Amino acid sequence: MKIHEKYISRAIELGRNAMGTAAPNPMVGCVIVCEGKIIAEGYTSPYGGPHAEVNAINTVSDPSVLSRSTLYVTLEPCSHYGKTPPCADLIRKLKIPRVVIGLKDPYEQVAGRGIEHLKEGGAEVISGILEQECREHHKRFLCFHEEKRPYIILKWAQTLDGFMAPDKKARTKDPSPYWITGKSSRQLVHQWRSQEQAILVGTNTVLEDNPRLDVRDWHGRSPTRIFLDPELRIDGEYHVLQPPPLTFRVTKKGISTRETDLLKHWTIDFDKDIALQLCELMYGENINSVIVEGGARTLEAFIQAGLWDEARVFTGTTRFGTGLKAPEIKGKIIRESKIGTDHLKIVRNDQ
Ligand SMILES: NC(=O)C1=CN([C@@H]2O[C@H](COP(=O)(O)OP(=O)(O)OC[C@H]3O[C@@H](n4cnc5c(N)ncnc54)[C@H](OP(=O)(O)O)[C@@H]3O)[C@@H](O)[C@H]2O)C=CC1
Ligand SMILES: Nc1c(N[C@@H]2O[C@H](COP(=O)(O)O)[C@@H](O)[C@H]2O)[nH]c(=O)[nH]c1=O
Ligand SMILES: [Zn+2]
Repeated sequence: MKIHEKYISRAIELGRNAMGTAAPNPMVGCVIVCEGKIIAEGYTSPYGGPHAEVNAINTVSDPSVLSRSTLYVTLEPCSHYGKTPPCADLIRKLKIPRVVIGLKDPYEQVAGRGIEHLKEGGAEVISGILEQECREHHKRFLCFHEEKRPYIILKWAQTLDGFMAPDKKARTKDPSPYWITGKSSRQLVHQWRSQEQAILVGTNTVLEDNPRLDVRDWHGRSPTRIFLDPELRIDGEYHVLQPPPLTFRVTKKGISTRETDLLKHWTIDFDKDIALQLCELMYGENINSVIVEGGARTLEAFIQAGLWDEARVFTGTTRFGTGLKAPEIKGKIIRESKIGTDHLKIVRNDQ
């Protein structure tokens, strides 16, 4: 592997440590190399904290070596004052002579200005190293700024004969929660939840499953909850109404509910494309990614609108015979694997 690629690859690896904590900031990774040796590494701190470049630079005990070093970073150094000062200023001030970048930042406030600023300071700037890998790594951030909507992951579990839930009548006889998938899949789902900023479910899912939507079988932060409730049918003791975390209840227009610091209210027109309206609302809240966990009608709304990026579909080992049909999804299969006894297929939207 070429030398620049080797270090950008390491920077991507480091950036992964910021998954689920940096958002809505990008999970950037950074490596500083002097005379063929890595002398510093860093990644983005939890939201609001220092960026990857600053964290890497701060670990260097003798800053004079920086004027003989190359800084590798997955995303163009920032040039704007956000919650922290511009990284490009710091790199320039420290006279780091060479900066190698995976990907240009599409964010309007940066978009090439970071690179320009470094060049004006006399640095050699090389960009576009492992660009595809960096695009994949920064997919949530890129989707948010390029498409002006969150990165959307659809997730469901289905039986061998393609059902998501048993027949309603069967459930009235036995209303206890049913599980199609096993423990390992559940743990993986909780890991996924910890990686996304929000989780969204439909009304019937809340009414029938009373889901917790948290990360109790993993660690990290539980995502912001969003649930559909056009007619205000969800009340009382449902888990989604118990704080924390921050939760958005989505009702139809004309219905108002009491808001608290952790329970907010969105209204949409349920006769129009709900997926598009939800995307606009999530964008307005700076939500860079969402995992949609059903039910079928809610998933279908996103599929029909073409508003999805990945579908993660588990198939268990049982059959229901009848019940609620799981959605059909078309796209490029990017992963197939066994999770315990379940089969997992991940499909990317290639439209
Ligand atoms: N196996 C799995 O992975 C999962 C299974 N499930 C199961 O799925 C079942 C629930 O799924 P499903 O019945 O499809 O319901 P959903 O959970 O998707 O909720 C759909 C509800 O949202 C409201 N709604 C109104 N307009 C729209 C619209 N345009 N698009 C989407 N929703 C709209 C409706 O509420 P209203 O009726 O008030 O108008 C509708 O009933 C449950 O049995 C649950 O156990 C759920 C999640 C995952
Ligand atoms: N039944 C079923 C799933 N159901 C999904 O998980 C939700 C329950 O979440 P929680 O209460 O946090 O455990 C439920 O509402 C639905 O969205 N998921 C799966 O991976 N496999 C399964 O077999
Ligand atoms: Zn920065």
